[in-house]
Amino acid sequence: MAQACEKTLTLEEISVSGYEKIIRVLNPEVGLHAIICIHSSVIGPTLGGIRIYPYPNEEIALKDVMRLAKAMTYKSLLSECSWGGGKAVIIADPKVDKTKELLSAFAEAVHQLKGEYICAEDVGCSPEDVLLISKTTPYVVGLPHEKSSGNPAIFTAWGTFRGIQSALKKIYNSSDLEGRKIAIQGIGTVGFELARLLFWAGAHLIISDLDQKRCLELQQLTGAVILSTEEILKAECDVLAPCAMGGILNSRTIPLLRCLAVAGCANNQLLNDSDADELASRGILYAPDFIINAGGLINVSLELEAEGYSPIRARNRVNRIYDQLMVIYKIAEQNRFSTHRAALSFGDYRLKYQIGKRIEPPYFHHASM
Ligand SMILES: NC(=O)c1ccc[n+]([C@@H]2O[C@H](COP(=O)([O-])OP(=O)(O)OC[C@H]3O[C@@H](n4cnc5c(N)ncnc54)[C@H](O)[C@@H]3O)[C@@H](O)[C@H]2O)c1
Repeated sequence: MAQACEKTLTLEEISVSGYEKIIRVLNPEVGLHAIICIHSSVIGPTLGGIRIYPYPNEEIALKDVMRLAKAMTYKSLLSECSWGGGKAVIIADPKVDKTKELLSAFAEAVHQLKGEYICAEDVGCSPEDVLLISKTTPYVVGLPHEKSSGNPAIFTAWGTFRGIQSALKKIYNSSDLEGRKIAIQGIGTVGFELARLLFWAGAHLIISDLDQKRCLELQQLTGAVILSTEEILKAECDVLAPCAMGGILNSRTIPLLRCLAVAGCANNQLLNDSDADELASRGILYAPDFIINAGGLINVSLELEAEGYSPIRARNRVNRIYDQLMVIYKIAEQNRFSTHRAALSFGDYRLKYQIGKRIEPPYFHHASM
């Protein structure tokens, strides 16, 4: 089977200005149609998750992977992880089409890139899926075994929790969550974990998900109020935490918001950069997504360092998200522009002067097992 996959696997380059390399990956024999996008490897080899999603067509998938890969460049620059920005999307329904053969064929494509792109889990792709991918290629992180860092989602949730605390500190001059109302859109892997952290810190939770069973389960654990996927955006709350899909902050939804801050883990929350200006003009504090959700990246990064993975170092590094956001809020305030713009300029500066460029090659400790 592996040989048949290799024979029919094709990698074709798609040229798009502003992106280093975009590759269409096809293997019709196993139903694989994927795109690997390398936005920038100026600072280091690229690292980013694999999203498995039933995109209606390639054009939409391409647009998504390009935005996600670019966000990874900035996420790494701002979190000082010394990676480039890359991402992959597989056009497939993870519930129906995600076969062992499909993942193995994708893994072969990753392997052919010889470490230019290091992959991890993302929406639709579990740590068990990346474990399977690691049977074909070492260029994988976030595996569920002792020489790896495991599921990054817990660290993403912790970083988002710290980000919510930073937003409260900016608004109320206190990061205390006791009695604060937090609305979470999407209680998947990260959102669910985040909700539990917020619950124990004393927050009142308002939640929403397409999956009602998950909502009921979390309600039982935390007493959260459940709202519909549309109503959650209009919830009167201190912080709205988008933890589902991207593009949720746009010209239609922003006028509906009744929160003081937006601080959640979803990637690419703004449909357009200008949506950040609209949030700022309405006095809504925005925690830039590529800073607040860097916990998972920081966690997986550590397993590629010479000394190997350490959850304690990972936690301590993720804790810094709080201070990084406080700095961004201050820059934005001083310059009278949006927090998103402040974060982008910070990243552009680091990229221009190649600050934090990787010197050491990554160590794939799990591959030596
Ligand atoms: N997993 C990580 O470590 C990580 C790291 C950085 C960023 N992110 C981003 O955070 C977001 C969530 O990631 P995840 O790993 O928890 O994904 P997930 O697939 O486990 O969870 C997403 C949840 O959102 C729900 N959802 C989808 N559309 C919705 C809608 N319109 N309204 C309400 N709920 C909706 C889904 O039913 C699902 O439960 C994604 O945007 C992801 O890219 C995740």
